[in-house]
Amino acid sequence: MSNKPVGVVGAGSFGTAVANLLARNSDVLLYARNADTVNEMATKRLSAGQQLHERVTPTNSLEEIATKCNVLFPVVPSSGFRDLMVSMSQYLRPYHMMIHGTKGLDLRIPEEKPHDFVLSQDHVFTMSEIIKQETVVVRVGCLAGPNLASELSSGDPAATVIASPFNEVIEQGKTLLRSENFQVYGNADLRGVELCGVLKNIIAVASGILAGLGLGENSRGLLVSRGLVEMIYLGKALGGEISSFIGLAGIGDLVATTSSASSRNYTLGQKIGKGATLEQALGEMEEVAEGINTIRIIHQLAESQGIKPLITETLYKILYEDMTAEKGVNYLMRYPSNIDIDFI
Ligand SMILES: NC(=O)C1=CN([C@@H]2O[C@H](COP(=O)(O)OP(=O)(O)OC[C@H]3O[C@@H](n4cnc5c(N)ncnc54)[C@H](OP(=O)(O)O)[C@@H]3O)[C@@H](O)[C@H]2O)C=CC1
Ligand SMILES: O=C(CO)COP(=O)(O)O
Repeated sequence: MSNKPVGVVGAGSFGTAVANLLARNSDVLLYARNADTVNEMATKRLSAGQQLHERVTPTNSLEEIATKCNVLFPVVPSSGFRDLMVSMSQYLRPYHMMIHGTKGLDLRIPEEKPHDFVLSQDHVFTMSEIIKQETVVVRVGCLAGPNLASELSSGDPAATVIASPFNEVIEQGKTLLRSENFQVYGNADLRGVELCGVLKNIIAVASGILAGLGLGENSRGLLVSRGLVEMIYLGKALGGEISSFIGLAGIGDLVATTSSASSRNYTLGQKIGKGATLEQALGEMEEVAEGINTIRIIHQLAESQGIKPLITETLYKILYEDMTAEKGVNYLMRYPSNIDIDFI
């Protein structure tokens, strides 16, 4: 392995946690777009409330991070991912390797639609696809799994999945991230693993709503199992493999995120369950809850494709229409479902 530093692009909660994990093995450059933020990170040695490892150097220059690092970990919310890749593309070369940590989707609707336009999965992109569309980088991958940033920063035992069709990306990711308290598993199903991280956020919002309504563990068990089935249906329809959903990035992350107040998606759901509107709940959040955007995208896709992801559609009605959280639960409980496992 070269002695080059590793780059993390995005210094929010997760970007900072990833930078600190990488710093156990390498020097790390951590990019934030705001120059004042970078100065403060350099002087106070704090980022997103986390102490920075001594081997992490903050930078405000995309050129510097792309020139000095061969391996880059972009970790910004999906809403800013494409713009970031566009800005960075001038500094990227085919020798770069990118492993992103973003759990969101990008919806692209053509500005000029043909009269018979139908929204389909061809208009919904994962972050690895954005990297390939906007840059010359070929060797792409993602990291996903039960990786709540607050727990990673405490150094608690945890693990992640590096997914890529390129074995060298998986091996590089393992070498860079593996440490005494952090396991790294490989998976060749990049799309499936990306979709695991994206879709579990929907179920985490629902789990928070149940908690906000004061409901207990039986209801959460029901939600997690039906939620996994819905993730698998959507994931398969969007091109992922079923097996990824029953692994660490699927069920592992689903369990962590649906049961933790450290999850922003769960926290947002909890506020809704307690009676807040979506606008009020978002107003109280300082960090991104990707599930909200994902619910909107899956709703649009489901409508145009004539599919019915029951939990997602009910959440859409609660968040964007006038259904109350109580009515949403009653609706789901009255729905005539009866087959437990029908996806294998
Ligand atoms: N937090 C977690 O536990 C985990 C998060 N993730 C995923 O990681 C992604 C990022 O989440 P997280 O770090 O928690 O988010 P935060 O809300 O904590 O922070 C987002 C960060 O991204 C920066 N940012 C936004 N847009 C851009 C851009 N265009 N260029 C450069 N920087 C940008 C923001 O900078 P600024 O301050 O300038 O706005 C901010 O520092 C999400 O997709 C999330 O799902 C995955 C696993 C765990
Ligand atoms: O994906 C996560 C943990 O694996 C973080 O979830 P939240 O974005 O809901 O905080």
